[in-house]
Amino acid sequence: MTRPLLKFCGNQSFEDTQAAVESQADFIGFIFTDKSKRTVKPKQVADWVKRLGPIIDKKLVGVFADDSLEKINSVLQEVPLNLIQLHGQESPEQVASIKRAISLPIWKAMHHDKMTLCKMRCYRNRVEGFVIDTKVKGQIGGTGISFDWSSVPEYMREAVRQHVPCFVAGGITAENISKLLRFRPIGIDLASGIERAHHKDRRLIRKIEEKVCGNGDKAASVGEKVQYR
Ligand SMILES: O=C(O)c1ccccc1N[C@@H]1O[C@H](COP(=O)(O)O)[C@@H](O)[C@H]1O
Repeated sequence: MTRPLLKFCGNQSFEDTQAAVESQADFIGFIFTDKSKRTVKPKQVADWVKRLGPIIDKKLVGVFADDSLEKINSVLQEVPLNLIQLHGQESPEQVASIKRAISLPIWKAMHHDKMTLCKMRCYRNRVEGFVIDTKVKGQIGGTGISFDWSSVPEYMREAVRQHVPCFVAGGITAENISKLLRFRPIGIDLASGIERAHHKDRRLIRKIEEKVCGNGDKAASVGEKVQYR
């Protein structure tokens, strides 16, 4: 059995990044869009990553939301990102044009609502992954609020049809993650749920890891064809 992929996002300091690097997460995320309370500067992130040395077993994800290609490129000049997560209202055509310009894998984040499944289909062959987050009026992401996870299986099935991973995000905590695991997500993405007083908390990280990786299962490889178990 493989465990879900794990992403720890919204790292805001050297200590946060170190905790994420030393964790069992497969992906470590930084928020570069200005539309967040977790926004970090590319130069800071470049410094933290350099100080931590080669990060061989994790992929670095940069989160943007309706940001210009110039902005994305300026971050890429500083930070050795492996993936870009687009968390705004970027259309399939905009995603395609960003992809042509940066030649990095792109994950499209979208908010859970009646149209999400249909929207996922519109991005087929244009993205290398999906993040499904909670829809909260006036906010883009990192809300700490979860959505109705009964839709998770249909999102995972669509992702499998597209041969890409799909992460569930929004309000996942050590308290509720066991319930989410019953819906068998391919990936789990957390920011708020591993924070205490705006800092990443190693105890909360460990609690999440116990639930997700407890029995030592290996994470599904993103490179291999995603199976919906
Ligand atoms: O974390 C943020 O502040 C943020 C801001 C703007 C866009 C995306 C953001 N984070 C993404 O939100 C989820 C985590 O949500 P939660 O805090 O666990 O509820 C994850 O996809 C982050 O990449």
